[in-house]
Amino acid sequence: MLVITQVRHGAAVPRTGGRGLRLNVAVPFVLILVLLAAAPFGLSTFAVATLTLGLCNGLFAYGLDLSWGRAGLLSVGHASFFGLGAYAVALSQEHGWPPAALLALALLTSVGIAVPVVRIGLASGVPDAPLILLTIGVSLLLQHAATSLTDLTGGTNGLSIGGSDTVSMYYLTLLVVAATVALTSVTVVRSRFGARLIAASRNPERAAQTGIDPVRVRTAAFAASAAVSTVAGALYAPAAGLVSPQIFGLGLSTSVLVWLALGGRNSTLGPFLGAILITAGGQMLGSTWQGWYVLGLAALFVLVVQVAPAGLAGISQVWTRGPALKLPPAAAPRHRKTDADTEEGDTEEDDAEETAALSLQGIRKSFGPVDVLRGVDLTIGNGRCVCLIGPNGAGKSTLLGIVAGQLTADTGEVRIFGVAAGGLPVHDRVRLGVGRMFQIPSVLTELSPADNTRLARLIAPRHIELPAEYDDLARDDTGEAKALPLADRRRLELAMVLAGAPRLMLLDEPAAGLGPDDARALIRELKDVSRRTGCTLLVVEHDMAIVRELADDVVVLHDGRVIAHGPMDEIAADPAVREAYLGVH
Ligand SMILES: Nc1ncnc2c1ncn2[C@@H]1O[C@H](COP(=O)(O)OP(=O)(O)OP(=O)(O)O)[C@@H](O)[C@H]1O
Repeated sequence: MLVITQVRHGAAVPRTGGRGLRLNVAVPFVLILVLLAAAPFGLSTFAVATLTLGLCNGLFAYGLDLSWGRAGLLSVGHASFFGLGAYAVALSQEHGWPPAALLALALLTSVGIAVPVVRIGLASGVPDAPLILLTIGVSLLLQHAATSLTDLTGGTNGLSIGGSDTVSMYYLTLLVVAATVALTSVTVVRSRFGARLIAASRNPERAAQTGIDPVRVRTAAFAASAAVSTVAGALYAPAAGLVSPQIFGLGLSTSVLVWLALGGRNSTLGPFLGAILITAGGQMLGSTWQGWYVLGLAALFVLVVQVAPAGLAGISQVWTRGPALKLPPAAAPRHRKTDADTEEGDTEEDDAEETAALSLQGIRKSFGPVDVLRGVDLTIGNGRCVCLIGPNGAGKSTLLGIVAGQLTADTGEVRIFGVAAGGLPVHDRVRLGVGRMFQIPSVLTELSPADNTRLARLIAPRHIELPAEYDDLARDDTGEAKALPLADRRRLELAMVLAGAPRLMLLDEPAAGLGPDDARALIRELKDVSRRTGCTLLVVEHDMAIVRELADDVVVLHDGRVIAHGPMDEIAADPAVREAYLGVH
């Protein structure tokens, strides 16, 4: 049975873990930090200087991981941000300008470049190619500027920087900064934001359908990634002693990708491990064994990518079973409805009862020369269960996409619970109460079923107790959702939608691909949901047996318009429907 619970002050909302860092993260973090801090007291000056470079590179790789690993955004020009930080320090020393002001300017410039670049990439839907090209383009531009502004930057010769007198002192300062940046980022990625980021990067479609704005979340991660890379560059400059236009080059941008892939993405340790190992290897073996060293590195890279795609830090995953990706345990739900809101909430729902769940007027949509929808008018009463039928290509999925916000109508008005929703993005319509199931179930395949349901609950406006039939999925933390059979993946998608407390559910052939028993069970569940919660259902369906079982009303779409709307028996007897849809005169 589905129970909607308004969360009250002090009510027991299932927690998903303690806030902040847990012991299993904090203890190794402190141990590694202590070991690194002790390094200057036991290692030679050369080794400490090497470690210093390794740490700078590690922080750079960590910055890239926020973009490539965490946000799923591949950048092949991250040296732009690193170089801006390095030049800020070099310029401040060369011209006697205040270093803090220059670093702040470099950070602002990095974020100012990163935000439009990632926005353009994300606007294309498939961001990888535009993002790769744009980030390379920015690197080349900055390299050109650093080369040609000779008076300012020293041109191709670059600028020398006097390092700290004591290598150990600089190393320790760097360690504190690197630890602070890493700790802050770790806290952020283990928070609710981290959970949103996982959803936005792994399945933007489902993320939006859960109420997350995937573009905003991924933009924030990319901007943070650029800022961390800039800080890394600023720390690198005094350790390297020279900053030249080469720093913006593709060589460094691709090296950092290799450090990260080798060390392990989506990890705190991985980027540092990869960068320190390769930097130390390069310093110790690079000059004497140059060719062999590069060959060995390439072989190691291929081996790691083949055997342990999660990199050295994730090598244990080769032997352990279970999902490779986990939702941050510290992320806890923050339901918007509380005691204080109850009256307001009740009023909202009372109002909703009087308003149509969905009202469409004059909806038109064309794809190129093809007019798919030619003026759809449709009103669906609150709490009704409506099946949308029509011949193949009639535009049923297109209409569902327009209601959900995935597609924009060329003209016409969409009202959801009385709110003009035509200009709202998907995640804002979810906040109005829209939930959507797709023809091919859309879940986060790399997460466990339990984490999928947790994610939906994290974002939901109130706590929903799922029916007992979903207990198996809500507790299944053992494997990835992609291993589930189709029927269970569909149930999981339904559980996620239900956990979001929908008031209008849009379903596109929910029983497609299911066996008769699974299909019957799903339809029964949908009917139950609609009856118990008063949720309105709009279901695209071809199977007339399902339509008969499910529908209070049937809407027939033909030739881009609604030609009939009413109970199934009336529809079946309608001559226009029989001619258009059933082909019977
Ligand atoms: N993104 C798109 N670009 C171009 N044409 C499209 C696009 N989406 C849909 N169409 C076209 O619009 C028409 C309606 O498609 P739609 O999927 O909405 O129909 P449908 O009624 O759901 O069909 P079916 O029952 O076969 O799923 C089809 O001719 C389809 O080829």
